[in-house]
Amino acid sequence: MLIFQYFLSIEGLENITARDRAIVWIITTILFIYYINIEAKPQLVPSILAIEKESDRNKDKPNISFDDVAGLEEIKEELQETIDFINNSFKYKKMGAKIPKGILFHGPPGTGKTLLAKAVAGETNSNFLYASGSEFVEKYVGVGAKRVRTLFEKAKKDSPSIIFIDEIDAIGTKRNLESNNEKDQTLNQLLVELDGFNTDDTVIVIGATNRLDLLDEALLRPGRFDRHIYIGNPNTSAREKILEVHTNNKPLDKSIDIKDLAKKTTGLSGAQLANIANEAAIIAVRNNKKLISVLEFEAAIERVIAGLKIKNPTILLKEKKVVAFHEAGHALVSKILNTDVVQKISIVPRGQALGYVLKFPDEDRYLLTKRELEHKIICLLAGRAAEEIIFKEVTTGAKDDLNKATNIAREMVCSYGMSSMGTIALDEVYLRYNYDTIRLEIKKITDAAYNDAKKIINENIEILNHIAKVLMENETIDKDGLNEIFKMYEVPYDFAT
Ligand SMILES: Nc1ncnc2c1ncn2[C@@H]1O[C@H](COP(=O)(O)OP(=O)(O)OP(=O)(O)O)[C@@H](O)[C@H]1O
Ligand SMILES: [Zn+2]
Repeated sequence: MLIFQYFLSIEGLENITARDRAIVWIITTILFIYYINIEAKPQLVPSILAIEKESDRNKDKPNISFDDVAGLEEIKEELQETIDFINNSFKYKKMGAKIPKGILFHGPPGTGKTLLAKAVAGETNSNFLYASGSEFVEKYVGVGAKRVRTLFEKAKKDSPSIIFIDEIDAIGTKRNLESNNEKDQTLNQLLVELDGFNTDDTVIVIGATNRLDLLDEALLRPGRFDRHIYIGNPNTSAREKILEVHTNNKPLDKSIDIKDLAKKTTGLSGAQLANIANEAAIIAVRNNKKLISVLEFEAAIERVIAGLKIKNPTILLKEKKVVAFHEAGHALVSKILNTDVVQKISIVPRGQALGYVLKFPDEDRYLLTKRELEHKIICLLAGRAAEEIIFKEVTTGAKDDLNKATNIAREMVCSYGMSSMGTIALDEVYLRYNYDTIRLEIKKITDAAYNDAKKIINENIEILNHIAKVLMENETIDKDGLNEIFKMYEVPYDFAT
């Protein structure tokens, strides 16, 4: 805008000398560079704080209560104390008790950490200030620190406030792991702010991370983020409650049994369940249905887990055959080892997968035995094993399986003390300098599993052929269809024990 007006005024100048013209151009250039610089300057406050009007203030108060958070009963109970601190802070101050400042929510993604923090703000009528750790990571030294300061100033001004810092690991990782001046300054500023609260300010900081193990110990010390609350994936009854919350505004057909849906979604997070309920509604609209039935829910579960169906995939017949045998290998071995319940096998490409076996554990499990972990690895490698047995060559299709299998084996060696390295958890330093030894241990486990997978497939090669043939014809087989196939053969179940 500024530049535009300036050019207009030049046009009005007549009879100017060459020297005048040069001066005008120099000034224009200087102003232009100045303008560009203003635009490029890093913002000093997180985006959320940059635009703030007095009338916007109430918008920061979330209209979410504990009723919107389903299934986390013990955690809600634990947070009652914090809520009381905020709602009746005078009581605690009179007793000389310090209000705790920092709470850390940790656990896998999509389990309701943000939702819960908002609900704490809702229950206490506090201002909710959201910031993501990655917003503080800047290449300009000092910018992140300044943002932290601004965030806390605003929180104190508008107290009572809840500051929620998502992905706090983006600024709070251990300082010795990698040296980064800007990040260290930002973290230091956060520590300063946490230490520097005035007791008159009712400000609670809630941090969230998927990786508690990466956080700098200074951040976890008493007086800082000293309360750690683990929020894990919901168990069956929690999933039932979450599904209830997310379906109570939707017209459901009588065919739907929420309990049953909860059983079919073992291992999924709250966010995935919310997503499934929404997808089911969308699919129902597309199918011109008045009510959402169990069919839409099943399609939604598949879509959320396996990704979008690819329309008109161009797969060669030979590839289709490889995928059919690969998936048949997974399904056959899973069924024989009785690991998880196979819900469906499909060779209809979805997301990045050419085919998949949809399985859910039969029940919520917290502990797994060494044998069960080995069985999981055998099932994961069974796709590749089937390819090798049938086609005498292997494809790139097992990449994801190999990754998962190796991860489980690595955990067995490094974290669970389930290898010949002994009953020991191996720390980062050991891993860094002795990875070759560890790799050999991992390989022992995966090699043995691969051999077992091949053995099971060779012993049941007729069933493998049968499953692959049906897949080639129909593209999918569901749980009952698979049971039908198995009934036709004498299956040596003793392998599982
Ligand atoms: N316990 C729950 N009750 C009801 N809804 C839930 C629950 N857990 C998750 N959800 C749904 O999932 C959505 C995403 O959850 P949220 O963003 O709180 O997860 P998160 O743990 O913060 O995830 P991330 O670690 O990925 O940031 C919520 O908005 C909500 O719709
Ligand atoms: Zn596979």
